[in-house]
Amino acid sequence: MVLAQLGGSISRALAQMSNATVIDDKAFADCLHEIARALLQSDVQIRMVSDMRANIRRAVNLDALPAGTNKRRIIQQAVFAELCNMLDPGKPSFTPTKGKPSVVMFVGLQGSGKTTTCTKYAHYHQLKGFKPSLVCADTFRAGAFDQLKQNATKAKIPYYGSYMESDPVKIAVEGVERFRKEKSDLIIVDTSGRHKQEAALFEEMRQVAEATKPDLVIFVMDGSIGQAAFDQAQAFKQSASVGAVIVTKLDGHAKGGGALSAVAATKSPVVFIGTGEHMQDFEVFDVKPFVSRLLGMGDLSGLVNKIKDAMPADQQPELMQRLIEGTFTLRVFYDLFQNLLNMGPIGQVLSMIPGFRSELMPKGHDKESQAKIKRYMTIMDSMTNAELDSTNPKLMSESRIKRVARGSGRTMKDVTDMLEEYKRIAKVCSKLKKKLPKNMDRNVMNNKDTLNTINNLIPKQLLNQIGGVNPLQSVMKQMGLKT
Ligand SMILES: Nc1nc2c(ncn2[C@@H]2O[C@H](COP(=O)(O)OP(=O)(O)OP(=O)(O)O)[C@@H](O)[C@H]2O)c(=O)[nH]1
Repeated sequence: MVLAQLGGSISRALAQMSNATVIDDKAFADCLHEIARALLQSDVQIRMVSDMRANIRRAVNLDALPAGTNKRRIIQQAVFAELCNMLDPGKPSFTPTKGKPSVVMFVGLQGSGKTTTCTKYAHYHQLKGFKPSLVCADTFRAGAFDQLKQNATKAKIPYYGSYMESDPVKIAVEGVERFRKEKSDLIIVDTSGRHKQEAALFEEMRQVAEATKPDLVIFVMDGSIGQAAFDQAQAFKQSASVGAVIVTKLDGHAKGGGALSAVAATKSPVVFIGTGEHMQDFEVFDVKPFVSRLLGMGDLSGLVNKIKDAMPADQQPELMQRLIEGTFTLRVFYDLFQNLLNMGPIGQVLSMIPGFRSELMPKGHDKESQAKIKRYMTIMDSMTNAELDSTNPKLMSESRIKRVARGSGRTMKDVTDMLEEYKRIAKVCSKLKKKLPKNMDRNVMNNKDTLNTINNLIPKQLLNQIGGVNPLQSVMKQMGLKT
C-alpha cells in the first residue's frame, strides 16, 4: 500500500536523523527535506508541504533546547502533530446511534466505489449491533440494483430496489418507508453516479435528499485522483450538503496521501477509507491513530478493540498486561502472533502494534503477511525455552542463529530479520513500561487515581503517540481493573 510507503519514508527520514552523531541544524534540515520529498511523491500539494515544513521548523528550535533534551523525540512529535494537523478538518461528522433510526445517503461519481462502500458501511455497522438496510436508488446504471442485491445478500443485509421503476426518488422514498416500518436503525440509500460532475447528477441528488431527509450525506470518492480530490469534494459539498467523506481505493496507487490531505483541506471529515474490494477492506479513519500507524507508532486503542473482538475474553487480560507492562520476550512475541492469526486481516492488526513498520506487512498482502508470521513462528519453534524466555538481547549469538536457521530450514538472514523485528517492538514496549509506575499491579491500579497518575507520569508527547489516555483506560478495563 502506497500510504505505507509514505509512512515508511517518513519513519526512515526520522531514523536516519537519529543515527547522526549530533542532531544539528543540518541533520534536521536533511530530515525535513526527506519528509517533504516523501509527501510530494504521495502527491500532497506543494503549498501544504511547504507550510508543514515551515510549521515544523517553527515548532522546533534546536538552539533553545536545554542540554540533554531528546531532540529526536521533539522533532518526531512535531512531525506527528503537523501530519495530524494536515489531515484533521477539525470537526466531527454525524454518527448513527444504535436503536435510533437514521437515514444515510451515499453520493459520488460513477465507479468511485459507491455501491461497494454502501455494503461495507452496512456490514461494519451490522458487526457493531446495528440493524442496517440498503436501498438502491441508482436507476442510471443498468446492473446497479443487481450489484447491490448481490453484495447485500452476501452480507445478509435486507435490501430494496426495482428493475422496473425508473424514478430514483420514488424508489428511495418507498425503500426508506419500508425499512422504517421494519425498525431498521440504519437505512442506507445508494444513489446514481455520473461520469463527471454534472447538473443532472446534482439535481437528482437534491431531489432524493429532499424526499428522504437523510441525517447524513456521505460523499464517496476514488482516492486515486490525488490532488484533484479537493475540487471534487468541494463541488459535492456545496451541491449536496455532504456531511462526511469516504475515500476509496487507497490500496494500490501513488496518490493516496494527496487525496486524503486534499479532502481534509475542504474541511470535510473523512470517516472511513476503502482499502480493497472485499467487505473487510474498510477502516475507520481517525486522524491520530491513522498517523500513528503511518509512522509505525502503533494504535493501541485499535489493537485493544481488535483483541476484544477476536480473542476469548479470559485470554485478553493476560496478553494486554504482558504488552503494556513490557515483559516482551520472544515467547510473548510468539503468543502475540498466534493470537493475531485469529484476528482477520493481519496487516491491519499488525500496524496497530507500536513499533511495527506497516510497510513490512503491506495492506492487500495478507497472504504474504500471514506467510511471514508463520515463518517467524517456525523459526521460534526451533528455539530453546531459555532463548524464548530470555530478556538478554545479546543471547542470540551467531552460533545460536546458525543452529536455529538449520533447525527451522530457514536462512540465517531470515532468523536475523525476525530477531530485528522482535527487538524493534520490544524496544517500544519497554519505553512504555519505563513510563508506568514500577509497582503497577492489579491492587495498585484498582483505584480511581491510577489513571490520573498514569496521565501525569507519561509525557504528553508519548501519550499522544499512543492516542491519549483513552487507550490506557481501555487496556485497564480489558484487564478487569476499575478506572
Ligand atoms: N481496489 C479497490 N477497489 C475498490 C474499492 N472500492 C470499490 N472498488 C472497486 O471499484 C469498482 C467500482 O465500484 P462500484 O461500487 O461499482 O462503484 P459505484 O460508484 O457504485 O459505481 P456506479 O454505481 O456506477 O456509480 C468495483 O470494481 C469495486 O470492486 C477499494 O477500496 N479498493
